[in-house]
Amino acid sequence: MDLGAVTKYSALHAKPSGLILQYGTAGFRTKAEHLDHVMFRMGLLAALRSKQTKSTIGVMVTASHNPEEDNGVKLVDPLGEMLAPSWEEHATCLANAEEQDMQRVLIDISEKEAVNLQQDAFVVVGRDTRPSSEKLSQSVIDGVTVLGGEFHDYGLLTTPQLHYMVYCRNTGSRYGKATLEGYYQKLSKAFMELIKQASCSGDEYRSLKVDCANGIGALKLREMEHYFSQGLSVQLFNDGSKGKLNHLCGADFVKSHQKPPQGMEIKSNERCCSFDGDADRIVYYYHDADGHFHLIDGDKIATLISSFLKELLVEIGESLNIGVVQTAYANGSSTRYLEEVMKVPVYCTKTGVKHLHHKAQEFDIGVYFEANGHGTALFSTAVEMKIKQSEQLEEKKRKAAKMLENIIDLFNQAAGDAISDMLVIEAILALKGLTVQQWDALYTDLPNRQLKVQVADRRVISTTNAERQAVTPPGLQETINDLVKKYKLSRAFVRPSGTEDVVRVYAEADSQESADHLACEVSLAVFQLAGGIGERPQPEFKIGHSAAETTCNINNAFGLGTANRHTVLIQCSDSSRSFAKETRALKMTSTVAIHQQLTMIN
Ligand SMILES: CC(=O)N[C@H]1[C@@H](OP(=O)(O)O)O[C@H](CO)[C@@H](O)[C@@H]1O
Ligand SMILES: [Mg+2]
Repeated sequence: MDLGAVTKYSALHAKPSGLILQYGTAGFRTKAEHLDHVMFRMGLLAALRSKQTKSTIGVMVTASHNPEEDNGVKLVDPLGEMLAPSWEEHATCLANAEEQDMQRVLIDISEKEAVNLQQDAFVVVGRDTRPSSEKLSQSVIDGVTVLGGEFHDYGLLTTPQLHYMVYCRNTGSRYGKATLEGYYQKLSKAFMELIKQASCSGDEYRSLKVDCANGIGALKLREMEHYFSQGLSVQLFNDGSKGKLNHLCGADFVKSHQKPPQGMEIKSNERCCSFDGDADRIVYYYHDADGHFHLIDGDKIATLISSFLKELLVEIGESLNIGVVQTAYANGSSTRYLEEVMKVPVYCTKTGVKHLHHKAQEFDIGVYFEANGHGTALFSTAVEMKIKQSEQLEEKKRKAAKMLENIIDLFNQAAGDAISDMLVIEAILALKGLTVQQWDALYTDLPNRQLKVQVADRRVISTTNAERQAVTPPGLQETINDLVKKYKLSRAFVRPSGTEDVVRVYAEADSQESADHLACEVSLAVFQLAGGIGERPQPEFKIGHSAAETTCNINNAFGLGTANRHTVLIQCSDSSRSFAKETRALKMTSTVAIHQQLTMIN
C-alpha cells in the first residue's frame, strides 16, 4: 500500500473536520456536498474488501428515495449482498477518521481483516441520476485506483442492476452475463416464456402505468421495454423529463402518504405501480369505481408471490420448504393471512433488507418483502436440482417445473428489484388470471399510521424481539402496552430510524381513527419518556385531495368531539395550498378554535 499516495490523494478529497457519519441501514446518506471524502474512502475500502475476498466488490452511489440534494453510497459484497456487518464498522471508522489518522485506520483495517495487500482488487461502480452522482462516483474511482485496484464504471444503473452485476461477475457468469444487455435479456426471456403459458382470454392486452419517481428506473425501463413489449406494454410517468427526483412521487411517497403520485392520471381499476428513486422498491395501486385509492404494498406482493410459488410446488409434488420473511411493519392482516389461510411459516426480522435476506436464505424458497415494497425471493440449490430432475416427470408436473425455472430466472436474487418484481407480478397476475382488485381482495389491510418523533438522542431507545418491544427508556414499553389495550385489533411499536435522525412510531387498529389516535398517543409517550425536542406531537388531520374531501375530514374531526379545543395540524403540499385557504374560511365560521399550521409534506 503506497501510504504516501493515499495521503496525497486524500487531501484532494478532504474531510470537513468534525463531520461524523454512520454506515446505516443503507450505507452513508446525507447532503451531497458533505460526501466527497466518504466516496474516496469507500473506494479505498472497496479495494481492501476486494483484496480480502479475492472477488469483485460493488459500490453504488445513490440516496434512493431521499431528496435530490442528498446522496449516499453503499458497498455490495461478492454475492450481490449488503456489506458484512464487521466491514460496516470499518466503513464508519474510515469515513470519520480525521486526515492525519487515515493511514493508521487503513492499516488497522488491513491487519484486523488479514488483507493481503499484494492481492489484486476489482471494483464495479454504478450511480443514479442525481446531479451530484457523477462527480461523487469519480471520487470512488480515485479511491480504488490509489490502492492499485482496477475498476469498471457502469455509469447509470439501478441499485439492483449493480447488485446483479456483482453477483454475475463472482459466479463465473453462471447467474447471467454481467452487462445491461445480459440483464435485460435474462429477465425478458424468462418473462416472455411465462406469459406464453397464460391462458389467453382474448381481450387481455396487458398494460401498466409506471411512476418512475423521476429517477434512474425511467431510463432503464425505457431501455428494456422493447425486450418484453410483446407481453406487456408499460406507460412511464415521472420519467425525469421535468419533475424533481422523488418529489411528490415514487414508491416511498405513495406508501407513506397512502395516495397516488402527482403527474399520473389514473382511470378507475387501472393497474399502476411506483418505483423509488433507485428502483429497488415497488408498490402497486389503483382507484376503484368510486374513486377510492387502494394501495397494494410489499406485504400483498409477498402474499401473491408466495402463494403462487407454493401452488407450483404442490403441482410439482415436491416437499421443498417455503418461508416468508417480514419486519414489524408488515400489516397484521398479511401475517394472519399467510399463517392461517395459506399455512406458510412467517418470520419477523429487524428492519433493513440485509436482515430479511439472511433469514430468507434459510429456506428452499425464501420470500422476503418489507412493507414498503423492497424484496425478492431466494431459491436454494436444492430447488434447482429438483428442477433439473423434472425431465423424467409427467407432462403436467414438467410444465409446472418449467414455470418455476422461469420464475427463478425472473427474480433478481441478489437484491430486491423494482423492474424484476414488476415483471414477476405481471406474469403471476396473467398466469392466474387475476385482476388487480382480486389480488387486493386477498385480505383487507388493518388501518395503520406511521409517525416520526424528534428526540435529542434517538439511541436512548433500544429494542428487542425484532424491534417490536422497547427495552429502554424505562417505562416506555409499559406505557405502549397500556395504550394498545384501549383499541381493538391494535398493535404499536417504536424504534430509532437507521436512516434519519428520528424515532419511528407505528400503530395499527380496527379503524383509521383508532390507528391515528394510537399512533399519536404513542408519539406523545416517546416525546415525554425519550427526550422529545421541538414541538409536541399533535393529533393530525391531513388535508384531502380535494376541497370537499378536506372539509369532510375537518367535519369528521369536529364530529369526534375530542377535537374541540384541540390543535389541528393541517399538512399540505404546494398544490394543496388553495385547499388550505378554503379550510381557513371554514375555521372562521366554525365554533371550534383551530390553530392552523401549514407544513410542507416532505
Ligand atoms: C419503516 C421503513 O420503511 N424503514 C425503511 C428505512 O429504514 P429506517 O431504519 O426505518 O430509517 O430505510 C431503509 C433503507 O432504505 C429500509 O430498508 C427500511 O424499510
Ligand atoms: Mg431504494
